[in-house]
Amino acid sequence: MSNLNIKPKVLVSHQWPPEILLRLKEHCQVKVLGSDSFTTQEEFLKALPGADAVIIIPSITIDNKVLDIAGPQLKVIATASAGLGHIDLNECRRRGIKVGYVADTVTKAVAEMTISLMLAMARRLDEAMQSVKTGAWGTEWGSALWMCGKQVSGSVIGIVGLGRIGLATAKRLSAFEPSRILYCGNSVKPEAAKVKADFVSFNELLETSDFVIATCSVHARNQKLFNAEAFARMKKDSVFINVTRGALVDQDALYDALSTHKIGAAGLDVTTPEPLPADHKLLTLKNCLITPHLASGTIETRMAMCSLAVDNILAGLTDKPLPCPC
Ligand SMILES: O=C(O)C(=O)CO
Repeated sequence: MSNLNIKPKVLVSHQWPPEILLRLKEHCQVKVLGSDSFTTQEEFLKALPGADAVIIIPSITIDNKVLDIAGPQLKVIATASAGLGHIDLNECRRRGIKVGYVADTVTKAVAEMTISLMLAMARRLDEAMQSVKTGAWGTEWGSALWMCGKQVSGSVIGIVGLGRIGLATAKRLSAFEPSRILYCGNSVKPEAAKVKADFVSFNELLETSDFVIATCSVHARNQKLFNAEAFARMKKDSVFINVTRGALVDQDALYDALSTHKIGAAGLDVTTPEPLPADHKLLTLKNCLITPHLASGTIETRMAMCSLAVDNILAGLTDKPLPCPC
């Protein structure tokens, strides 16, 4: 990177693998946040003025105000995510700031997490482990149906948004021999034929599916798509999985649906806010499992995401095309 005479300043919002940071440090002055705890938006904003490039994750919001705080020298933003709802892309474009993301790097890991949550809730893994820990295994196991769950084989699986992650999930779930895979979204997808998935309306998907899996991207028009009306349409023993963004769900309505058994269970990798307060009411429910936005959290995938984010920064700072532009 010989055309970088003065090392540009790069702000990294969270701790990054040291070996990947080393590559960045060869060419840039790097400030890394988050050594003590999860970086808040306020901490990020404090460190932001004067940065030429930033690397962020979805908990950091980039909007008009944030860009003003950064200053006019800001040239590149790299988000280590496939989702882009936290960045005002139009405003970045207007200001000539390049934005890179990590698109397909997350697909396989997120599909695996989706299926992990689905199976965990279908087979009540957390409740089952609690029964061992509390000794209920010894005192309650009297019925052949004790602690029984739902079978994926023979079930109807509904996928809301058959994009890269939805398709990868459907492909893997086909091996479980569901009776049908349904999907809904803006349009029929030719690639659905590969997984024999049928296009239906959102309402038909809710009413027919045993497993309702949200993998769609979240934008202004589908915030709280999963509200009281949606949960009321779902089957009483259905399992709801969300691996996209918490904003897709009305969490009060979800709490009501789960606590009054309007639906069977939920597995969420995303919530509003993130991190979710440890005393949140959803965490009191036996039929709700929440993981801390970990869907892309395999070593292989996180290394690939971090590496591609750094590639995007280095290319953007030297006026080369970003390897993965938005
Ligand atoms: O890549 C993203 O946007 C994710 O949220 C992965 O979990």
